[in-house]
Amino acid sequence: MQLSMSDFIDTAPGLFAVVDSSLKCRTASPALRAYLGKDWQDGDQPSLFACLTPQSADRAQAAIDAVLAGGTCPDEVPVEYGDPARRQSGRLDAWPIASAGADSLIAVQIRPASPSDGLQQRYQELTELSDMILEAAGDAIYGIDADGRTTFVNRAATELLGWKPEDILGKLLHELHHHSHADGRPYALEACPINAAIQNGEVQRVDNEVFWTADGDAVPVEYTSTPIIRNGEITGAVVVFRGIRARLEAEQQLEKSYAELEAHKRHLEVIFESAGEGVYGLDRDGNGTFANKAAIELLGWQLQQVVGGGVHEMHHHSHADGSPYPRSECPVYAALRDGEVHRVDDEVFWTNDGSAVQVEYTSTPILTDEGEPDGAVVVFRDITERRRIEAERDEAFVRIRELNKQLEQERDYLREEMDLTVNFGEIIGESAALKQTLSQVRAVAATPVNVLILGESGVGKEMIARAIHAASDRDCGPLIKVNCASIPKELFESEFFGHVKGAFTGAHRDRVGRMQLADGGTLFLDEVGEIPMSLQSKLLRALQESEFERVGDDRTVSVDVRIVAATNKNLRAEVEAGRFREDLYYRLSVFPITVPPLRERRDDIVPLAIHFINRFCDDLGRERLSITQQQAEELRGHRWHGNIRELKNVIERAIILSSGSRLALDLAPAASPTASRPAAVREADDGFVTETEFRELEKKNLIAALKRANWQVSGSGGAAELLHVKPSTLTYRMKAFGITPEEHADP
Ligand SMILES: Nc1ncnc2c1ncn2[C@@H]1O[C@H](COP(=O)(O)OP(=O)(O)OP(=O)(O)O)[C@@H](O)[C@H]1O
Repeated sequence: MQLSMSDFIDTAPGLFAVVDSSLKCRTASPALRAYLGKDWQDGDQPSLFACLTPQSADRAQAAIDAVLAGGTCPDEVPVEYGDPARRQSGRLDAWPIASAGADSLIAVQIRPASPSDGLQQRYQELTELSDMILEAAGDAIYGIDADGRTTFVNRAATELLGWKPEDILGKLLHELHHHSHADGRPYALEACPINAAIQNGEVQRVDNEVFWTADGDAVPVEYTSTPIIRNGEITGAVVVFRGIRARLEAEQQLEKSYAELEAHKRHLEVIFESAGEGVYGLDRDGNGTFANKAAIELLGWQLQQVVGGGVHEMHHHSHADGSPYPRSECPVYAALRDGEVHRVDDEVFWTNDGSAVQVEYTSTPILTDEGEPDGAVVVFRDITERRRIEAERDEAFVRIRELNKQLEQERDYLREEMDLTVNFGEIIGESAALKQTLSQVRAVAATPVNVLILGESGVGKEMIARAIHAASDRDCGPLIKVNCASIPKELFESEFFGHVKGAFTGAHRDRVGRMQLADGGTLFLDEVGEIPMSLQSKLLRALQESEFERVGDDRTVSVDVRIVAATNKNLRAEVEAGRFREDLYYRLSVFPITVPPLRERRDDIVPLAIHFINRFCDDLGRERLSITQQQAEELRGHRWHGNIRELKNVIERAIILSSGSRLALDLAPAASPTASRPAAVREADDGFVTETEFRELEKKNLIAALKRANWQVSGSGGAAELLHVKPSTLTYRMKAFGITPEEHADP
């Protein structure tokens, strides 16, 4: 039986085919047919390519072409074959069956790949992959064999050092680019870490050495040399290296910056530690992070107590008055919440020993890049001393203001007194009685004792009091007068001793009393018999102890005052009647002086009259008038019930009424006030007015002028100018008539 090739192939169990030069299948084994198409018909000649991947087809074509050209098929033509959905690996073999030019037929067999074929291929793939990776790696890589000769170099290595692969492969790596140290000293192979890896089989790591470039430059590198060990035998090493110039420069820069930072930090530390202000830091939770020397010294808390501790609870837990100060209200912590700077200028921080230090402080938040509070720095200063100085200063200001006020009052008072005394400062008189009184004045003035001046109204008791003061060693101090008869009972205490603001209704400001005003001088208590009993004991105590308290004030005021008192009352009788304290009486009347009435010193009348005439004429700016012998006799013979004051008034009236150089003296007894009629009427009727009417007329005239001048006494448009009198004269007359704006101004 003759078997054809077709018969053989049609029954062959493997993948067989006979193809022509264009790879069309003349026949194929059933297994292969299954891959080439289910509709295989006799006469169809499908391409072998139909069961191969395009790459496999290319490789198969190349193999078959080689066979057709008379060559042999390469040993292994790897192909992927089978259903497109499920390709299998195999190997293709081809050999010629017949060579008849274009009719050349080739037998083709595809053998499924054996397991070792898969590994081989995998190995091949991995090798390719690793080559690719090595090639593409950022780090420079060399492979060396066990002799240190280069077997591999990647792109990064050639780029870094400039050696081309052909310059380097097969050469001793060390000699090529590792022959010298950075400073040019030779680098022995025995000392070379790359070489060490292939000598001792251990990985070598080097941080900073140089590799030499093809151009002879030194490139600083870090590298590892890792031995390749196969079957326990060192077959070479892999050297992985990278240039570190940029790193070294960055490190140098970093070192420099670090050194600068250190210097800056030391600088800040010096400032921080030597700052007079206390400084401490808080983290975002309000716990202490640091404190400077001043803070520790000021508050006594140790650094280890502050750091990590709740600073508020430590030294800011209470207000100055001891009331609790919750953290939620604390401005230091507010900075942590709102990110704002908080300044406080008067609070207390508590020291380690429990005492309070007055401080001013600033809490400044430390903000993150996002502007969130991440902590705070608190700078504080002990202001105890400053506050003490401020308090002293304020107190001094108050004292100065008080003194100033006191001085002003004193000045006003003295000015007022001056007006009264300048004109009547001299004691006029030649009578023996006056001389005796004055000798008593001289005798007592030099002593510190209290004096009680007795005498009828208007005899000159005040003048005597002033003379005592003037002749005493207190003459540089003030002479302060209190007219005890003119002070409302309820104001006595305040008038004498002063008061503080708010001591009673109407006490709108502090007031210095007469007693204090008289400190260092003399206090003249006129009409001393009028002092109410209720005040007498306090006055006595003040006189005994030379100290007292102002109304509404706890503080004691000490004074050095001499008392000269005067009265026209029989003070002894007042004591006996129980209206005057006996002890006060004795304290006041250590040295009594009695001023005789004018009727007992007639020799003084004419000199006094002349004295008053001259004074008044001078005051009125008119020529001095003289008195006739007859007028002098009239004056001497008159009964002066009102004593010198009456004489003075008579003379004043006479001068006002006088025209020309003759004094119009009128000693007629004053008419009864009830008989008086309006002056203008009397004048029209009779051509004269009575004494009382005249005084009334004068008073009205003064009031009218004052009203016209809107109660301005002196200066341009003042009442004195309207009346053609000196302001001091007008002031005197206003006092004499008891004219005050309060009482006489129109409602
Ligand atoms: N010897 C004198 N020389 C000059 N003027 C005198 C003399 N004595 C008294 N005067 C004047 O007489 C007036 C009354 O005097 P003074 O006020 O001193 O009397 P007094 O006794 O204190 O009166 P009173 O009892 O009413 O207080 C005053 O204007 C005073 O200046």
